[in-house]
Amino acid sequence: MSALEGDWGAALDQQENELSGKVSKMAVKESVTPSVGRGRGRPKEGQSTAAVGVASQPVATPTTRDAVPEDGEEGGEKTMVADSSLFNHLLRTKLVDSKNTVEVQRKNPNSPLYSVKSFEELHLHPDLLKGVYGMGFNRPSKIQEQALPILLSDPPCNLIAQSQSGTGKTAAFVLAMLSRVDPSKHHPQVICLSPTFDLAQQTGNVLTHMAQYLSVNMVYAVRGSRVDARVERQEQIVMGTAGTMLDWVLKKKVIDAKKIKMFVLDEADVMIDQQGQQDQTIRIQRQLSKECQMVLFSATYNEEVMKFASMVIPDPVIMRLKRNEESLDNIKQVRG
Ligand SMILES: Nc1ncnc2c1ncn2[C@@H]1O[C@H](COP(=O)(O)OP(=O)(O)OP(=O)(O)O)[C@@H](O)[C@H]1O
Repeated sequence: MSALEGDWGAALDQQENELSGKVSKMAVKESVTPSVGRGRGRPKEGQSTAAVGVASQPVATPTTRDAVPEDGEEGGEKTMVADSSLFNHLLRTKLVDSKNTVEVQRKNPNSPLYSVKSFEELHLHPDLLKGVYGMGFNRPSKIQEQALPILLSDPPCNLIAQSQSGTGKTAAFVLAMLSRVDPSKHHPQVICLSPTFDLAQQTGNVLTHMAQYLSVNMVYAVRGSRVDARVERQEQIVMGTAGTMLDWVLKKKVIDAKKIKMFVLDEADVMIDQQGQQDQTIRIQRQLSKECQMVLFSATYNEEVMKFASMVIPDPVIMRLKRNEESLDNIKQVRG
């Protein structure tokens, strides 16, 4: 495993080659049914999308139209970007083993930038810890080591985190989302945005798994989900795509944005490629209270991602899992 100890890129290539052999027959377009990868797969037609062990109440059940991309997602290359991201999820069923370090930019000198070597150190709710161990996670990954103390900090701290696909970002923010919610309050407290329904569902599957011992409910806000306007949702976590989420917040008014404690943007690099989603995300973000914790995750880094991130995440700690010297130069540029 020498490649895994040195160059992260080589480690990924090696792992991808090994995994792609196993799934070589899986076409990208058909891979929207997550029979491999995170979580436990896509619900069958008509089955509630409520997380088993997570939602005990009826939830908005998306119709078959949910397979249709969110506003502006349709067509050509843009959809390919989301598909390719989904394919990456499905391909990398295991954590990428990397010994690379995490570079943290301290924007907030008061933030508790320490790291944790075990999940116990995070003082999680015992049932959440049970869920984490139940997934076979014995100790935090590199990005989780550094990101979790920030994600769970009190007072909350905003975060922009970038690390390659398969390094444990999703598990990190799902764990944080589940820690932030108060199960005794029956209204949305966390919003999590993904670029497409399929990607939202991948994250939903992780949440379902991790929350199996908790009484936390989740609902998907994706195209086709039916809700009664002006009847506030009871689920603590709303997971979905920007267009529908904006509709639920501004038009249908089923989410009170001022009660949202945590706002998560996943796959920001894919999101910015989906027409309209940047604007929709910014419009949702503007409705949130100043106390709301805002976090953004991206598998890749470039100027466009940073520009978007700086628009939606005020005063963040910026964290990047170093891949090679080139990425360090980029960090210097951002700092400059
Ligand atoms: N601490 C951990 N210990 C063991 N496995 C883990 C841990 N954290 C995550 N994993 C597993 O590693 C794989 C990748 O994790 P995850 O999906 O969170 O990565 P990611 O960085 O979000 O990837 P992507 O950018 O593709 O979403 C998953 O199969 C997940 O179950």
